[in-house]
Amino acid sequence: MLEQLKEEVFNANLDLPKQGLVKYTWGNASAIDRESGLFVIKPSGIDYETMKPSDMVVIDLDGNVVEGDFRPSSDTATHAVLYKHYQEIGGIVHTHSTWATIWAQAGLDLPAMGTTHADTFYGSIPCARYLTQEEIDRGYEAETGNVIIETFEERGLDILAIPGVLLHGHGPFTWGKDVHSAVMNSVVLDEVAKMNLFTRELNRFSEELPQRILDKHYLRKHGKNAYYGQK
Ligand SMILES: O=C(CO)[C@@H](O)[C@H](O)COP(=O)(O)O
Repeated sequence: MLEQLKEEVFNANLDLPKQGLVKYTWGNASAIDRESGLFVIKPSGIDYETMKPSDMVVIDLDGNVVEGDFRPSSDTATHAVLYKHYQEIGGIVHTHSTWATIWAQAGLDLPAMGTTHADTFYGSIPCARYLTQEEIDRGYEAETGNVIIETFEERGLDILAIPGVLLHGHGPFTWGKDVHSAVMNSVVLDEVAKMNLFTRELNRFSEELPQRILDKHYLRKHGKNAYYGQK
């Protein structure tokens, strides 16, 4: 099981540069095996060109390395906190993708301005606040996970309806039922971040997508009377 998960996580990490979401060794993808409670993540700082499936690192939910020759991603503790808190999440991706990171650096939520957004995210993608010094002193990566949870709980957001977040001054995290879905959500997030930026430039008075259109597109794909895939 874990060998297959290593293969899946390896391929998901290779997708990040392929999709233009990362440069150098930036970013990381992981996936969890809920039966064993172990997750697999990319090794830290290893070139995507030379990385192999056997280089993936196996971690338990307390963030301990169970198997692997390399140090796990520097963001491992963030992945662990999210997996521990949300049983529904099967895969997580973090990048510094250009267009999403522009919104993250500005500290702005990414509003739903079109159906491209609505097909994947059921509303604005929230931008989580900066960490406090105390939180940084306690452990930057784990507390980053806690601030993501705080953001969704304070706003009453469903993490499956909005499978992504921006971190102020940092970049995006996305997730999904598996790591492939998490990668797809990262691609869509970066694409709509680019579209929104230019939409706003084109018309500073553009309104957000009407709820009725958001409902139609999102619920058609994800909700009741799902349109796609009907026999
Ligand atoms: O967010 C960051 C650094 O700010 C990370 O995403 C690095 O860009 C990649 O770190 P590793 O996964 O290679 O440790």
